[in-house]
Amino acid sequence: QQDDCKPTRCYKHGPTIRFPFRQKNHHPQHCGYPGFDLSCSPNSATLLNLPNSVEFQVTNIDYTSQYISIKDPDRCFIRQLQNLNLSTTPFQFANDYLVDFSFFSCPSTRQAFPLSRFPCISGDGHEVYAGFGSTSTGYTDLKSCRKMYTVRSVPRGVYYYGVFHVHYLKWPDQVCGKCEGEGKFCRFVNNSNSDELECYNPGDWKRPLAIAGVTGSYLLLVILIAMYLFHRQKKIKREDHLKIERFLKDYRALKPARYSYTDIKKITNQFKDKVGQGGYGTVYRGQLSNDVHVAVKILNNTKGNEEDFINEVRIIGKIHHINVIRFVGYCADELKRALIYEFLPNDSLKKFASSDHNKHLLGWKKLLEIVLGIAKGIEYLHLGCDQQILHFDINPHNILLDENLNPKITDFGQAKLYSKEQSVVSMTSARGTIGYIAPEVFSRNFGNVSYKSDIYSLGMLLLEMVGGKKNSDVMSNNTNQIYFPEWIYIRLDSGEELGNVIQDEEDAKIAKKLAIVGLWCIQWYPVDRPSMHVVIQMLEGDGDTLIKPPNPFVSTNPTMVPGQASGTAKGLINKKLEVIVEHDQ
Ligand SMILES: Nc1ncnc2c1ncn2[C@@H]1O[C@H](COP(=O)(O)OP(=O)(O)OP(=O)(O)O)[C@@H](O)[C@H]1O
Repeated sequence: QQDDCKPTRCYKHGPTIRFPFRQKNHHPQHCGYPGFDLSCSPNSATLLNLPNSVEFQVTNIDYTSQYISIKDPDRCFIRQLQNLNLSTTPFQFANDYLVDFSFFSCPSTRQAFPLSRFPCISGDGHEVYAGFGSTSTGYTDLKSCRKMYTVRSVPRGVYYYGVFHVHYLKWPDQVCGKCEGEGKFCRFVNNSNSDELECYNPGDWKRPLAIAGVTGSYLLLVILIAMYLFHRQKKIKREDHLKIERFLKDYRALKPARYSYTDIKKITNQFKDKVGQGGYGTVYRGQLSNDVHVAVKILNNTKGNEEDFINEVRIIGKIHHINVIRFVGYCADELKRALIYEFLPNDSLKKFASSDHNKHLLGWKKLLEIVLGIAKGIEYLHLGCDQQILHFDINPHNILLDENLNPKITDFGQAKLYSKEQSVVSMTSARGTIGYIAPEVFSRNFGNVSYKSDIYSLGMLLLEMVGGKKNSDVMSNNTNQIYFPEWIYIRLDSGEELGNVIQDEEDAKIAKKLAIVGLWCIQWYPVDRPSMHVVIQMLEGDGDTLIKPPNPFVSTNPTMVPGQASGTAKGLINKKLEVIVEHDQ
């Protein structure tokens, strides 16, 4: 209800209209004291409406001093005086010197001097003059004039200052004088039309507005925050969705998929980044999406490669192990063939096998971890899949390292699948890399080909890591050069240190453990080699209880290898390789 009485103005700089005044047709009756009606003219002037249709323009309202400044809107103040009867209003002129004066209508031909002339109320053929008092007594010049009317108790200035002057009306002190004097506003008690007035703090009507304002702003803030949260949530959801989409795209890609050669060009950015060259092809770095980096091996278009291609896709395509490279896909567009793998940024183990400096950087502890990883990967291939997978080409080239130097077995071109029940497998041609091939793969005279052939290769890799020599060095023509696994055996036997990069006892212990395990793995006869499970146990144990294996380098029955002086490993490896055909067992 208080809002109904909110102060108003007729125009921006016009006087404020509030209790005891009210704006007619705007404020309800209770907002103003009786007789204090103001209205706004069509040209936005503030008008005081008094009885007898008297209207003054209000130029100012001084609520504290309780007076208003008035003037005639038509610039003829004097005209209003005829109908003005302030006794029926709450107002009276504020001027302390009030006078009565009378108006006279004189013929235009006559100058009623020294009376004041008021042209704004004069008419055709007559002039209006005014003189003090209620009669024409004393004014000799008014003989031919007619007295019109007398106004009483009007400010003397009306007479002297003509029609334009601003005059002041005041209202009785009891109407709000006390409140305004205290710096407060006033209103009817309970905002009703009762006669009783009360003072109130202007803040009181402002407070609800202020509260409304604060509540409004608060609400607006809450709405804005809610909108922000809603949009953020939507954005997060959209991002989540994109993330899932990206993941699914990558996931689809991680299930080995077939790619066209055009895809391959896109993935490798037109073969921009070559990362390696192998015997069967060139390797390029590529990217499937923002998250998946891949290595793309473009196979040489040479005869025999197709076997490796089929083998690789068939075998590695369906296995997953932390120590086996992840196969991403392949391309077989007519003669263009490619294999796509996860990208491994740390090159192959060869880098560390052949350099004391790199091995030093790696450290023996990490080396042990790597060897253990390879052993676990091989064990998985042998036992962890539907079929037994024999790799037949375990060597440092085929062990790649990821960003954390975790080893990953790669290159399944030589691998073969067998049923798990088969303890002995058939093989029609020698496979593998010279220096790492088990004797039985060359000749069944040394035993049957089986998973133990991979164990032999691992043993060779292990000894190479310990000895720091290239295994294939044994193929050099320098026959005086001692076969390096034998060199390791001799040093182990005599209790000498095993490498140049051993720094402390811990290193020495690991080197010794790796050497013993390696020598067990390269036992001449497969039956003497441990299974991968036992190899893992030996590598995980503390090494002190490990027993040195029998010397694998003593002469074996020379008749077993036709045309060869000795059946030792060195002799075998130095021999020209021949393919030995074996029948299925
Ligand atoms: N997945 C991979 N991530 C990163 N680099 C790789 C990857 N695969 C291969 N490379 C790089 O490419 C080189 C050649 O690899 P590739 O497998 O073709 O050759 P290799 O094993 O050395 O020889 P071969 O072809 O005779 O088996 C590797 O030495 C390595 O540096």
